[in-house]
Amino acid sequence: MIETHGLTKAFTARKRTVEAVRGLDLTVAPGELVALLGPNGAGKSTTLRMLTTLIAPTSGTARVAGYDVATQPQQVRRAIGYIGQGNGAGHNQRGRDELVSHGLAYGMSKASARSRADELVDSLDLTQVADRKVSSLSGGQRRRLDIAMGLIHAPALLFLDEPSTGLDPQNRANLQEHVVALRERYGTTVVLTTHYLDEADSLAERVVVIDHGRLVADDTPARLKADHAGDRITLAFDEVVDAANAAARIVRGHGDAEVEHAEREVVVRVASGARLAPAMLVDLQDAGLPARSVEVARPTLDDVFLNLTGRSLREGHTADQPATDQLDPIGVSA
Ligand SMILES: Nc1ncnc2c1ncn2[C@@H]1O[C@H](COP(=O)(O)OP(=O)(O)OP(=O)(O)O)[C@@H](O)[C@H]1O
Repeated sequence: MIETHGLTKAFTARKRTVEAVRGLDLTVAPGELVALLGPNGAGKSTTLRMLTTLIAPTSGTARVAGYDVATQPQQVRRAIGYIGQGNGAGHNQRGRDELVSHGLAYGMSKASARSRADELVDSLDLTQVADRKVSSLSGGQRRRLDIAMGLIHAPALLFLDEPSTGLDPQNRANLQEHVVALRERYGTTVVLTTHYLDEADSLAERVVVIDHGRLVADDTPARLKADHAGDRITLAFDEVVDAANAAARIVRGHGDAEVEHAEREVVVRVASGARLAPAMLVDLQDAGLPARSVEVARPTLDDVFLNLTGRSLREGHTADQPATDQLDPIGVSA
């Protein structure tokens, strides 16, 4: 459904060149639900804008729905739906009318645009509000209407650029449910961008991690976590010196662990953390370094990103401004 080779986009603004996307090789099969995950400025939107023919690549190639974005942009546009970051629907129109007009713009007959609009209004739970002016809809309802607009011409491929940004957690969860349901109902291939870790984790079958315009990982969330991040054991001590000694002891005893400490806390990243933690606590106790508390956490996609790039993907950090880790690495072994 999508195949890119060496896809690159450089912007030049005020004599400064920004390489927004650098040599992206990406393949998406029909029916997949793929999330492009990365910090602000990583190049996700620029990638989407090239794939949807809104901007031309600087170099490289991309075929989308069987067509080349550079030489067959009209065909690509007809085959895809694209929901950008802003709201697409006009404010003074009624939602349902807006959908029908959109369908007509795609060359649909009035009858088929109407029946498709009715079907989408129903699928996206917009029945109560579809005949109100768009300006009166809530953020979540407008976002769902945007998605209906993107689907009006029954595209085989739907691009969603940060669909849930700005929505509260409840509306975000609701939108995610709708995306999954639409995908099941229509078999639409969905490519979305997000910087919400939980969204990528729970929604996407495949996560493509992008950083500084490059693809840094591409796999299922489960495999990414298994391959690139271990469990996290967090140990707290009463004294700073105990934390430092405990960290040094753990480094000596567990060659495969990644150990960091700060103040009275030690964080150990290791495979099978839950199994290892009890023995680790006993060993520290025996060495006169009793931990005050212990917490074992399964890895998150943030741990994956941290492992791959050395930076955190937590919200608020951008690709241009690397997050500073508050913990001092004291020993890292392969
Ligand atoms: N039209 C433009 N002119 C100049 N630079 C641009 C332009 N569009 C994007 N950029 C730069 O390209 C880089 C990638 O931007 P892009 O919007 O693709 O990132 P993103 O991963 O989608 O981020 P966000 O999550 O904030 O949307 C950024 O450094 C951005 O400032």
